[in-house]
Amino acid sequence: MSPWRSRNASPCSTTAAWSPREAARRLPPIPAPGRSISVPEALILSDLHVYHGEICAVRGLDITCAEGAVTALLGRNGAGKSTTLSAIAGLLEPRQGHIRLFGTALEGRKPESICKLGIGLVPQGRRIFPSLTVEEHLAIAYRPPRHAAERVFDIASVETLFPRLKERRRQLAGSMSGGEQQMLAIARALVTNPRVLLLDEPAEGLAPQIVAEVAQAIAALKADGLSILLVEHNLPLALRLADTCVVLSSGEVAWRGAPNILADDPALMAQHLGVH
Ligand SMILES: Nc1ncnc2c1ncn2[C@@H]1O[C@H](COP(=O)(O)OP(=O)(O)OP(=O)(O)O)[C@@H](O)[C@H]1O
Repeated sequence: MSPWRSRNASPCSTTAAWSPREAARRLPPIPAPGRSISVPEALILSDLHVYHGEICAVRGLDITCAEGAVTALLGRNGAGKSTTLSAIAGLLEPRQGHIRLFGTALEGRKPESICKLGIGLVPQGRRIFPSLTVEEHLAIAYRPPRHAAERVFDIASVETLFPRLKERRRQLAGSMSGGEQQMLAIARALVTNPRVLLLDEPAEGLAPQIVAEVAQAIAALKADGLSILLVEHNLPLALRLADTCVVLSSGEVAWRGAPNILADDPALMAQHLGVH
């Protein structure tokens, strides 16, 4: 049995059709005040400022992602979500602020070094290589875990997570469907054996059945204890998967808290997420 399945992996049902309120109703209750459980921090962004040229896309972000939790980064188009993920992965250099992965500073490092330290990015738009097969993508990306005690994602385990990839092992990625390409993009990030997985809109442009398959895989990864920072416009899906939500507006944190509290605040959802 694959190590990532060794702990309480539980499938999640289709969420695409749920309203935010329905999604929140199905979430487990949050702990009562004074009974919150302290969880170690996997990723900390502090006072993060990121620019595109002279455009300030992210200003003064303070975000903490707990270990083993799903943190959902939400906000309207242009709020700064993808910019934040790019900065964590080293694709953009922050102009100011700090990024710590289990205490190790990431800012100023190259993407390869950040990947080696344990950040796995599934970029928006998947960015697979059309002329490479599934197995070539996975073989090139594979990195063994840093410590013997860590969970192991290898080609066999990601094929268990996404059986379609096993069936299409020798298929050119460019000839696969959008959903299969998304599964490949997630699998490619997983075989780098990340300590924190960054998912940028994994449900974008996918049919409801494929969204359900991707959601089930993310839920299984979460159940196995992987730390995940999720950017997702499919709000019912994000609220179903998230332990904590951070809402961005114009590059700043506008709100943070539990998904069921966000779902129960129509004014907040209308103001920052355009949900009416
Ligand atoms: N390559 C770029 N050059 C200049 N400005 C950019 C670039 N990429 C993003 N921006 C700007 O940075 C801001 C944040 O963009 P970003 O893509 O991070 O937002 P987002 O929240 O991920 O949006 P979406 O939900 O549409 O993906 C926007 O104002 C955007 O126009």
